[in-house]
Amino acid sequence: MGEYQKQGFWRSLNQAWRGLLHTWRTQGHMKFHVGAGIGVLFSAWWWQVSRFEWLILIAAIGCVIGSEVMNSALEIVVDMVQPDFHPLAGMAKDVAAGAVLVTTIQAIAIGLIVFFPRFFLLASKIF
Ligand SMILES: Nc1ncnc2c1ncn2[C@@H]1O[C@H](COP(=O)(O)OP(=O)(O)OP(=O)(O)O)[C@@H](O)[C@H]1O
Repeated sequence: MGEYQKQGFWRSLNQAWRGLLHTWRTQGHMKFHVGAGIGVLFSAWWWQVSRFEWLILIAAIGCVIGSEVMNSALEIVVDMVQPDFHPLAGMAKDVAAGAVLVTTIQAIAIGLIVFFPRFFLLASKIF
């Protein structure tokens, strides 16, 4: 592996990290998604979920955060090419927001399937 490739890799990683930080700073929803993701991971650790459940939960969290990052990228491009009001610009943002909604609903469904029976069992022991 040459020096050029090494530099290219670290530069690319740095640029991707810069993009993530920008999304974190500018998108209020990103903070919520990351917070919810950390909560889910903590719950998975606490309830000692199976290896398969870990995989599904991590995939769900990745889908939500990844779609939020893509949504943020699309908003930047739309604002760049169409800073003024335009129905298509608005629709493009709405469609991208729809993708985030789909992955969020999917994650909620997965979370319910994994945690609801455990939560129900815990609640029935307490009450
Ligand atoms: N240039 C535009 N022309 C028409 N409508 C727009 C335009 N920009 C934004 N909108 C409308 O306003 C909504 C919010 O856009 P904004 O750029 O504020 O994103 P946001 O509040 O960060 O959205 P999100 O909550 O999805 O992250 C869009 O979904 C769209 O309906």
